[in-house]
This record gives sequence, structure tokens and C-alpha cells, in this order.
Amino acid sequence: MQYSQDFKTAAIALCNAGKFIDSKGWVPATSGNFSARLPDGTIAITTSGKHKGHLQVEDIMLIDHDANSLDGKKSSAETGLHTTLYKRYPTIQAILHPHSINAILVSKIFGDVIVLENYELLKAMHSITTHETRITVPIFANDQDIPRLAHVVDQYLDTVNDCYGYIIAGHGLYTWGESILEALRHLEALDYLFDCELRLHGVRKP
Ligand SMILES: CSC[C@@H](O)[C@@H](O)C(=O)COP(=O)(O)O
Ligand SMILES: [Zn+2]
Repeated sequence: MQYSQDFKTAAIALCNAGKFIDSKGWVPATSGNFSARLPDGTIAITTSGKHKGHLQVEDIMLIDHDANSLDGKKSSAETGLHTTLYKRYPTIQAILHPHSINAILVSKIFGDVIVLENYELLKAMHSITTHETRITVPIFANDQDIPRLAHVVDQYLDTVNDCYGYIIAGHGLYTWGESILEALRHLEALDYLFDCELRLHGVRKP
């Protein structure tokens, strides 16, 4: 398979994102998956079962927007969650899914959603310009049936205007952005804000 320059650039950026995310302890074992949409609409995505902190360019593969492999490799088990988001949001170009402890703790403590408001760091989120903002991060029950889970997420997203990410209970966070860097910024900000809420609720020591 002859990969395009766009693919190679995205693959290197996803590998580097993985190193950073792993340095935070957010992708233990072989957990997590990442993707980036290329200008021609195809998607560079992590192959299944690799350690996401030690990714090599060969661990990134190419799929079409319906999740079909274009290079014969096996994509993430959660590919359907990525393609559903790309179909819904034409402007997003990257999706990151870590298994961060804070996201998991949040899902054990809060109910169907966690609300984040009056934090300066909310301005790290796309198009938010003031701390006087409230964002809602929904929490969905985990499900090994990915098409069914993708449908539940998609139905929820039909009902809201802005959404920066969602938590799968006991599992991890999905977040996205208009670039890999923006998705990384959203991930780091959300994890920090989850940490604030967990400390407020006495789950973590201040
Ligand atoms: C190591 S368990 C984690 C997996 O079940 C899954 O949730 C995950 O995030 C990674 O799956 P992958 O197929 O490598 O993309
Ligand atoms: Zn996962």
C-alpha cells in the first residue's frame, strides 16, 4: 500500500500524541485508541491491541468513513465510535480515547452526566471564551456491542448543541477536536476539570 503524505504526517502526529498521553498514565496496557481524518475523508486510526504509548507508524492504518480497512490491517475494536463522530461533526479532524483514571472515577461517582462550570480552564475548549460557561459531559453505560453503543451516543448527541466529549462508564473518555492538537487540549483540560470535581467531592485528596 502506498500511503499519502497526509497519512504519514497524521500517523507521526498520532504516535507522538500517544507518547504524551501515555506519559500522563492515561493509556495503561493496550487501552485507548486515536484517529485523525485526512483531507480526502479517509481516516488514519490506531490498529487494535497495540500499546498506545509505544506506537510506531506501522501501528497506524487507513480506513474509509464507513470503517472499512483500506490497507488490510485490523482497526481498533472501537472504530465505530470514531466513524460515528466523524459523520456527525464534519469539522472535527481528530478523536482521542484514553482510559484515564479520573474519567473512570467520575463515572463511578456521578450519574448520567458531569457538569463543569465556572472554571477558567473551560476556555481551553473550542470556541469558549469565558469561565462563565457550563458544559455537560454525558456518561454512558459501557457496552461491548460497539454499534449499539455508537447508536446510544449518536442519539444523545442529537439532543445537544455543543459537546466536547463523553465518558463510557468504568471505561474511559472520548474527546475530539478540529486538529490533533485541539483534541489533546480538550483531553488535558477535561482531565484537569474531572480532577477538580473529584477533589471537591472528596474522592481525591485536595
Ligand atoms: C486493554 S482493554 C481496552 C480495550 O478493550 C478497548 O477499550 C480499547 O480502548 C483498546 O482497544 P483497541 O482495539 O486496541 O483500540
Ligand atoms: Zn477503550
